[in-house]
Amino acid sequence: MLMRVAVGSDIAGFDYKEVFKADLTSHTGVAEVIDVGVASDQDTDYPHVAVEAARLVAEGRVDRAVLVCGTGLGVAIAANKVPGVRAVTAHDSFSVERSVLSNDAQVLCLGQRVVGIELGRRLVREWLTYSFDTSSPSAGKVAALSSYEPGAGSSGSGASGR
Ligand SMILES: O=C[C@H](O)[C@H](O)COP(=O)(O)O
Repeated sequence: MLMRVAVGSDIAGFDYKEVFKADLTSHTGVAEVIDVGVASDQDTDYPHVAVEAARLVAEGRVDRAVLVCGTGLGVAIAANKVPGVRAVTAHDSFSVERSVLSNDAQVLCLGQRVVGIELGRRLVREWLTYSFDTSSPSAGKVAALSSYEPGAGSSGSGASGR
């Protein structure tokens, strides 16, 4: 399935965001890339950009988002404020893989001040190859996670594993 991907950053992540956007735009598995900013002359703080991208994910406008700030931490914290969104910061291959296969995370966050650009590009490339298996043993755990969302009508599944 072709993916629709949002990209966003603050000014500290702008350079990487532009590189990831170019890579995603030319990727055969990606149908559409939506850039929520910032522009090169725009100094919007990371929470606003991250929430805008996360809302696109929550609304089903895109399948996934890549967010960049200095560390990849602030954008993840902000994106996770949006109900239904699971955002992670991951700077290694295994964590990127598990963020999708274990956590069904739709948002990958990277820090421009943390990793080199070639590692970042590789991680984004790898991330695109994974899809969550709803029949895997991880599915119940992700469902339990979702049961703690505000308005999910539960204070947790309280089921197995506790
Ligand atoms: O998590 C926050 C980001 O790294 C951001 O780009 C920089 O934030 P700061 O200027 O507050 O350190």
